[in-house]
Amino acid sequence: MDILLIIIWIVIFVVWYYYVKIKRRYDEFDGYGIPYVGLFEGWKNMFNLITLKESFIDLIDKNYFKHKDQQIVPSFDLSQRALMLRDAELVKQITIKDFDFFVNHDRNFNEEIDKLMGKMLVVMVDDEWRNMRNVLSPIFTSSKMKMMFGILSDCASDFIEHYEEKAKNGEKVIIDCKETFSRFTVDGICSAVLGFKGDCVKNENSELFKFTTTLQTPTFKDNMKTLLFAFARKLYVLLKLQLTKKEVYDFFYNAIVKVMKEREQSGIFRPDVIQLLMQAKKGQLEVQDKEHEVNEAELSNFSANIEYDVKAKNTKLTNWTDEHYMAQGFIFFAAGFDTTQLLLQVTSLCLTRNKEVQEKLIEEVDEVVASLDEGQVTYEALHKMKYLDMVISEALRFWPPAILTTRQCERDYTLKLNHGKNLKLEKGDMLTIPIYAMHHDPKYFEDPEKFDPERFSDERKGSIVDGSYVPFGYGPRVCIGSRFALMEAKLLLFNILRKFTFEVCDKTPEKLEMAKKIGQFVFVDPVVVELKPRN
Ligand code: HEM
Repeated sequence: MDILLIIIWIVIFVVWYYYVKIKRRYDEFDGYGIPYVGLFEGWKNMFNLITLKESFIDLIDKNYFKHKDQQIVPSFDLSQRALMLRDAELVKQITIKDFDFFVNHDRNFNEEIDKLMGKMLVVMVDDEWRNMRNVLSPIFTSSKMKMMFGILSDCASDFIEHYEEKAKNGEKVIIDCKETFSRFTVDGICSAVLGFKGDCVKNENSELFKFTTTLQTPTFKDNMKTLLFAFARKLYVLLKLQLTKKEVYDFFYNAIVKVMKEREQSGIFRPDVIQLLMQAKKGQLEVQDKEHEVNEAELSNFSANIEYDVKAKNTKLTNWTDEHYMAQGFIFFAAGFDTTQLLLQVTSLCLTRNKEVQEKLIEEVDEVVASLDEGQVTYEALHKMKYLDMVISEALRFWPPAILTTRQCERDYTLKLNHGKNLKLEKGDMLTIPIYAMHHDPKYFEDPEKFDPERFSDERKGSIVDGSYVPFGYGPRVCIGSRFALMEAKLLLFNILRKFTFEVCDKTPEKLEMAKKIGQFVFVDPVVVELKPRN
């Protein structure tokens, strides 16, 4: 009984503490004419998320579309003051013009939260991030992408060979796009980043693939940890929790630290990211201005990003530990395979459901095939394919694999709002850029629920408002792997459409809808399509 009473009092105290704390925090917005989400609504949203009544996208969209006339709206967060941008001009201002005030995603995600993930580029802060980004960005320049093109071409050929074989045996080739494309992107990342053949496409019982699915499917315990981290960070740190599982830590230790040591001892060279990390370790991967130049063909691609000068003070790695290398391998792996498989899933369903788009794309593929001297498509030819680029750009608008990104305010900052008021942002305030919601805002994209690659045609792309289309983020902190992802996705689609068409089967869903699951980006109905051999 005594214990029950104590628990009740602790619960009452915690609820009261957060009530007062958050109410005070959000009351301040009243003076700026900004409607706030309301405490009751905030708690209700959190409850709906935990009890799987609403998906993460539902919650963001609700907040985004409720306040149509606002440029910025508060969002509910127990740990800090949080706001959501709903204006392309503000996105540009925060991510580019005043980047120095908003360098980081979230400085609270650090080594205390997780000793491995806390060292990833994506969570690094300030000068440590600048130095690391400066050292890593040459890995993703045009010259290095060309080096990896052959590796990814081989993975795409393996994929086609595997499914052609099935078709030859008279089997109907029905694919579950999530699993099929995850197998391909894991193979791509293993070959290009970690330097070994994953073989997940061909080996249906691959242990490696089973391992990677654990990264895609967090357990209940993982979700509870993530929620605690998201909403009550101090408690998370107090409990000394860690997000990385032991088997994941061990995998990256063996795949990176051990392999680097072996290569150093035996003098093996492979054209992959591990090799580039080894060069970085020795200070041989210094930034050369020319390396930042984007290949001309790539620049004509709509979603391609340029690298910004991040004003790093130090271009050599002096204090990297083994865990720093593991962490970069981990983020390239985790960010690389799941996002690109999602892009491929979305594109496949959109092509299946939009026959005229698929036919037009096949025409372009056939034209390129006819112009090739040898069998394989070249890096240049792939990047010159205009319609393929329009289709991929639209798929990234339609269903961006990263539904949001964040920036944290580092110094007091005054935001001038359209209605003449100045909103004071304080150090620690968290800003959300709701990528998915902006891509579906009719203010920026007419008839947003229509899959329409023509938005990105030469005639129309000029009317896209700068800052409203940000599938890879924006500014100096933009996705470092965007060129790799675009190249990988385009390469596979090219190879598929050369031999197959995407067709509707019994299980093909009408549309995409995000499932109500915490920490997972999965669709309610799996994307299942038929790959029908051409001819
Ligand atoms: C379709 C595929 C992908 C999408 C949509 C995507 C999207 C994003 C977005 C939205 C961000 C945040 C950018 C910002 O806040 O401005 C990001 C960051 C990042 N992405 Fe990607 N990404 C993709 C593929 C990849 C790949 C293939 C890699 C690595 C091989 C990668 C590595 C990273 C890293 C390391 C960061 C952190 C960059 C930094 O903080 O400096 N991503 N990505």
